[in-house]
Amino acid sequence: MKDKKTYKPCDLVIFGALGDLSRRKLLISLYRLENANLIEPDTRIIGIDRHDGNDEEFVETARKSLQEFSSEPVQDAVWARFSARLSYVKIDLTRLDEYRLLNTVTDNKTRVLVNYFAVAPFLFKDICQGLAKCGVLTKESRMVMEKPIGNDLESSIEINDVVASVFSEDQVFRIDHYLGKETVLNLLALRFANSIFTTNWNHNTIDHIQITVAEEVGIEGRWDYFDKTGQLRDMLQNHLLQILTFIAMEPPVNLEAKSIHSEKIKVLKALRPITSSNVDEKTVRGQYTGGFIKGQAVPGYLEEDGANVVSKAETFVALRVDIDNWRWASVPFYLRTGKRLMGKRTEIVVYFKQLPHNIFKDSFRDLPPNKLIIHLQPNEGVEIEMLNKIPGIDEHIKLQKTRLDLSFSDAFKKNRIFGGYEKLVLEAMRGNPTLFLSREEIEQAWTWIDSIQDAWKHYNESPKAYPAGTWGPIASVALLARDGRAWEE
Ligand SMILES: NC(=O)C1=CN([C@@H]2O[C@H](COP(=O)(O)OP(=O)(O)OC[C@H]3O[C@@H](n4cnc5c(N)ncnc54)[C@H](OP(=O)(O)O)[C@@H]3O)[C@@H](O)[C@H]2O)C=CC1
Ligand SMILES: O=C1O[C@H](COP(=O)(O)O)[C@@H](O)[C@H](O)[C@H]1O
Repeated sequence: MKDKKTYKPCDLVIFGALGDLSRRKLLISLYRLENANLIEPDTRIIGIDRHDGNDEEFVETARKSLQEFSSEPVQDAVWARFSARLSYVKIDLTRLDEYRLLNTVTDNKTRVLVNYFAVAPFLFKDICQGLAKCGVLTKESRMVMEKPIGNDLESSIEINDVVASVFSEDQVFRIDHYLGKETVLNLLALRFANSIFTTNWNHNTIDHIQITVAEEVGIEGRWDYFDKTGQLRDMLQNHLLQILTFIAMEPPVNLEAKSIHSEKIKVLKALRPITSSNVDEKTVRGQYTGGFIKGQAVPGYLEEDGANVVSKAETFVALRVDIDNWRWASVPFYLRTGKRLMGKRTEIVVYFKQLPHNIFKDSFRDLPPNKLIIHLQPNEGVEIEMLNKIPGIDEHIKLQKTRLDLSFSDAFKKNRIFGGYEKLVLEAMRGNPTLFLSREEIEQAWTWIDSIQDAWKHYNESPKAYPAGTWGPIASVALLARDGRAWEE
């Protein structure tokens, strides 16, 4: 890792600075980084949007965003430092002549220009052309872009080509906010710094792996976006596949971006295709109906604001994924994610193999397998489920399942757990590409996802209904039951 003192200050330009992403996530994360003294003193934050406004009004927008979206109170001293960095310029991003205004507010001699594209992808071409035309870019400049990068392989290539016409690959920082989450990063430490796991991380000892990303929220007023997208493309193409690559990849040579990217790519290339010949046995699609979450009645997907009654978009997906390589031969990965499920829970459960012979029949007819449970959110931590002797002087040894529990909030009391956006915005400003996605990864992931999407289209079936507040459709239970397994509940 670089020494903090070597980082250059930035001009962080947020395109779409008055939009939802900027107000809900970026400005909040930047304030928190300020609070933690992690922003270079000379770094500036420049908001660009099409609405009338000035510096004072943008400062006011940032203040209101903090009041609305941040749980922490604003501290006067931190706010004074933070607000002094903010400025605003009105630019219609479709008008190339207006980009010259950037020359008046940025300085590419003393600062690195970091361009955060917090707008819909149809504007990327204009922004790239506008930036190139007005002459503010240098070889050091960077661009940061959000998922979704396209809706399939073809549209993703189109977006990447547009960006590549102005920025070289090492200038492009593609965000998947799950890669900024502390516990996702901890997968690297868990796997590659602990010999008990390193030596047991393969088909010899592992029976199967489950990845659950359960959400309580519905589609949050984003019907137009979500209905065209569905849960497979909104969550699985990116966040779940990223988690999967971190679990399944071979040890990288070091922690540099290129080493990690190349190992992740190998996993994505080894994913066994799901096609119309096996889609039925390997996938489950669901859509929530009305139900209750924590005792509160919530509407079904087709009753949400803006809903289209004939929609077949899936709000739940479960898959059996096989990885065709030496390490993971015959070890299925079961992935599931859905909206309006019983609770917010992101976790990985690694089921180890059962022992070949049981000498403790008084306690268990079949010895339960050990499990490694990695809680990504909430309540970050790691647990190991194992069997121990119940203390006592009985004639027979009696066993009981017990859990070794490493909760991050207990183990690292003094260390604040930063959110995904904070970590990634900081790394983008520092110019460290390790936690960002390469173009090849995104395109490989789309290739695999497109095949599933095509197979679903081929059968054109409606998703299975599940009531809000449950764990998804019954068919998801059957997906594992067919293999003699069950979801961790
Ligand atoms: N919101 C979120 O939490 C997340 C968003 N994303 C992605 O981030 C991107 C931005 O999303 P989001 O913030 O929700 O979108 P918004 O529409 O809320 O924000 C975009 C902003 O850009 C402005 N804008 C639109 N056209 C122009 C133009 N021609 N010139 C200047 N400004 C313009 C919009 O103004 P106006 O309001 O007038 O249209 C708006 O203020 C999208 O690609 C989205 O998929 C990814 C992950 C999470
Ligand atoms: O990218 C997205 O992620 C959120 C879930 O993120 P989390 O950090 O709260 O787990 C999801 O709700 C949204 O639909 C999706 O676009």
